[in-house]
Amino acid sequence: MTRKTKTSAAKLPRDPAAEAALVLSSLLWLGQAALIASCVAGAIAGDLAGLLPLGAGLLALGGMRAGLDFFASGRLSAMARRTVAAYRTEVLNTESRRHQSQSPAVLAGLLAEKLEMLRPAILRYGPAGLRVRTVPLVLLVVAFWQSWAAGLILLVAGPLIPLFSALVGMAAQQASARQLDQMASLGTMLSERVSALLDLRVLGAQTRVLDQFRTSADTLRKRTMEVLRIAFLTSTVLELFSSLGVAMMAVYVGFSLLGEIGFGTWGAPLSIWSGVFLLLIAPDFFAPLREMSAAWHDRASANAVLAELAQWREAQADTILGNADAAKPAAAASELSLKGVRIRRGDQIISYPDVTVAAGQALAVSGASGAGKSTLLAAIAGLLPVAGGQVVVNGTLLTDETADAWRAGLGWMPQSPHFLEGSVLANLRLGAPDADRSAAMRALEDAGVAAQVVALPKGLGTSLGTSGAGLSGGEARRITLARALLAGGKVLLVDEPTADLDEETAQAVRQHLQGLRASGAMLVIASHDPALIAACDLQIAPELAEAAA
Ligand SMILES: Nc1ncnc2c1ncn2[C@@H]1O[C@H](COP(=O)(O)OP(=O)(O)OP(=O)(O)O)[C@@H](O)[C@H]1O
Repeated sequence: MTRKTKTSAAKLPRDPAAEAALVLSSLLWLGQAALIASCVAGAIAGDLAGLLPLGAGLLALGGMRAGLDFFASGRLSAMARRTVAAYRTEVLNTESRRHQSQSPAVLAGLLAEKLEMLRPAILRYGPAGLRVRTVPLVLLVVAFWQSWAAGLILLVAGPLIPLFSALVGMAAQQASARQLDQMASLGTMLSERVSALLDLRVLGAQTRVLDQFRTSADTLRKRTMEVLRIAFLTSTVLELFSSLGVAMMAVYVGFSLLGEIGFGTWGAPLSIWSGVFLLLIAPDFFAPLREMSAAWHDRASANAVLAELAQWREAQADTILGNADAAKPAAAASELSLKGVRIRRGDQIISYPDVTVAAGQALAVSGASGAGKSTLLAAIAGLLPVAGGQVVVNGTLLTDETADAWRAGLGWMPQSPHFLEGSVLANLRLGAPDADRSAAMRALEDAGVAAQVVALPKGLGTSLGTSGAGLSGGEARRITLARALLAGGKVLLVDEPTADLDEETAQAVRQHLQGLRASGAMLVIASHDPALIAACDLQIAPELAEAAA
């Protein structure tokens, strides 16, 4: 996915209660620092009896801070989990309704890897934002109250940190976006090349493909290093500024207590209590600023992911009718009508003649390669929307409301076979979970592929890859015909059932389809086979492809 157009991305969710709890927890450190300073000052003055209540107070404040941190991190983790889960559900639900999904590698990267990048940003960026706007300010006022010189040290060292962060932040966001793009394209390249491995070997293209991989992996390495460089540079500079600030404070307090520095207070010399107190709060003045800068990188990555999600949402894709949910099959169709159907395919619109098929009839959809036969079958199954006209089943329009039930009663043999990882039997049972082995064998016989399945190493139990490994192209297609027959629907949509078959097997398949028709099934058959077309009751051909507006 590339970022060619600017799209409006969603914002990261915030939790004001958790953020307020974390700010309160940070501010409680002021109380703890005051108590520690009192302990030190008391111990130096020899007042050991006062240490006990101070220690108890210290523990109580520590307990409160731990409670607040626990409360906030629990809420933020739950919110991060909910957000990632909601985006995952949205992507999966939408993709399951798209006629053609995004590349599996891009989707896998988005779902498994990239959405997870939202989590650290939700956990850290929101809380760091509120903390950086409040805690340093309060600590600065308190430091000024104790000593204007101490306040001045913080005032000078502090703003350099956000200033520097803002400068690198812009570069960080662009670098993260470039890294994500490259991750996606390397993932797509890997999955495409692996699936075409044998073709690449035969074409002698291995070296070129390896070179492409090398270049692409090298680009990813460079882009990742770019992100890391910015992250390391930021944290080095931030550590430098905050260490300098704390060191300057230590020098000022040390020399003041030794009596070498006599300025910087509001009259009386700096007391031991004030000195210890200032030393304790100085690191916490810088802590939120450093946290903010670290979180800035999380936000940069998260923003890049949100921009990719926004682009994914805007991607144009044909939507399947219905909810792609499991539904009860509708009553057996007695009539299917096409009225003025026009279907958009890319930048052309294909038109079809009006026709009505009844139960017990077969409709042949013929025409040249690319004319639009498979397209019509997909539209009849509600897998593609029509750009004009109507598909009507038993007098009812095929719509989002009626499509799931209609599809549940269909037998479907697609042009390109797809299987799930699993045995031949498991794949046959997809549309008929209760079918036994003998019913499965009968369906294989009817599809003219029983002998070939029996000859496989484990027969029906042989494992099929997603593309039907172990079977020829024609055998794999006939297994999908057997799957459609086993599903037992009274309407069958079959795409080129006799393609790639020798005449004898083709004749057997034609006869079985005739038998189904005779038993009352409705058949819609896309085919180039003149004998099969002639044997159908009705014939249509896609009429006209015109350029879409
Ligand atoms: N996903 C798609 N996006 C855009 N155009 C497509 C898409 N799929 C197919 N087409 C185009 O739609 C037209 C009809 O394709 P279809 O697969 O329906 O033809 P067909 O008649 O079944 O061809 P064949 O006999 O070769 O199987 C073709 O021009 C094809 O290039």
